[in-house]
Amino acid sequence: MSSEQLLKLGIPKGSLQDATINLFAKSGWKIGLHHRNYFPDINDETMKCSLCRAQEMAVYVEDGTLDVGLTGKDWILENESDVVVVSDLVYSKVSNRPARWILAVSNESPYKRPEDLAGKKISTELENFTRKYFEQAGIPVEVEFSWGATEAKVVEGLCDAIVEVTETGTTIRAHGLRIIAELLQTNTQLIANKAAWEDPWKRAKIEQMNTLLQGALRAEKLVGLKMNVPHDRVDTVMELLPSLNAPTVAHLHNSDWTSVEIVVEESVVRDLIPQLQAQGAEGIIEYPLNKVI
Ligand SMILES: Nc1ncnc2c1ncn2[C@@H]1O[C@H](COP(=O)(O)OP(=O)(O)OP(=O)(O)O)[C@@H](O)[C@H]1O
Ligand SMILES: O=P(O)(O)OC[C@H]1O[C@H](OP(=O)(O)OP(=O)(O)O)[C@H](O)[C@@H]1O
Ligand SMILES: [Mg+2]
Repeated sequence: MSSEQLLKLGIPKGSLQDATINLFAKSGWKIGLHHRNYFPDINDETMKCSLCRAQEMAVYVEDGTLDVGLTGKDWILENESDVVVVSDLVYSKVSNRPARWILAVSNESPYKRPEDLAGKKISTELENFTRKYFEQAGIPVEVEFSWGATEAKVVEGLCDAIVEVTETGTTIRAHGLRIIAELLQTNTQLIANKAAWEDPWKRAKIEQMNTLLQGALRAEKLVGLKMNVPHDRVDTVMELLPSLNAPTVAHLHNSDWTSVEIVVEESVVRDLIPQLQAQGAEGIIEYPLNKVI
């Protein structure tokens, strides 16, 4: 194997680490972490894996230290990194929804709109992006860098507002804060170094990885359903099934029954199964999917 045939992959250490490693496992790449070691094993001899802070990932991908990596859109924008965004992979720390960077103030404060913060102090980890946001809005504010636990700073009176990331809203609520604006929606993105993207072998490898990651992510929301339906009820059952994926219909040998198979959103199954039963469907099985491509 020549040295070119090695893809250097960056896995985000921190909030996105577990979700990312789980997604890679479903995609076919087992990443094994070792205590206090930032170079995890990966079951692909053409790949070298490094743990890297989400905040710095785009910098290392841009300069070629890494060929490809995963990080939030927020940190790519913050660093103004010149990288290829291969795809959006919409997952966060605990959910498969985007996270939001919001402007929040104390519930008791009088501030209602970003303009009300003119001349005030704003604390954030996303310093550059926040500064640009207020500059473009023509609102003069003081932006102060925060190393974390930013929500506490409004409560302690160390600043007038914060720009923070929120996913479930738990931390905002726990500190009695009020959101007055949304600055950015962010999700994980797969990014590549520009030269790596022009290298045919690396590009093919990155595209393969992207297809499988996307397939694994899509499969998380979907399940397979299989059931037997009497011939004369098939049309009625079809009307119940979401039209997203055309069902597979197979006639059972020497029988008045038909086998119907479909992929549906897991969230609809709870309501769908009783309706299918009411229409005479039997032997209904639901199964998880690893990938949907
Ligand atoms: N619930 C969440 N909390 C924090 N970050 C999240 C969450 N969900 C997704 N992210 C994303 O994870 C990435 C890394 O988050 P962040 O910058 O807070 O670093 P971290 O890994 O949480 O480390 P730290 O402990 O320094 O905060 C960001 O792109 C952020 O948008
Ligand atoms: O809306 P929620 O689901 O509550 O998530 C938002 C919180 O999660 C992150 O904290 P993190 O765990 O990264 O710790 P940090 O304060 O050190 O950044 C973020 O900085 C918020 O504090
Ligand atoms: Mg954090």
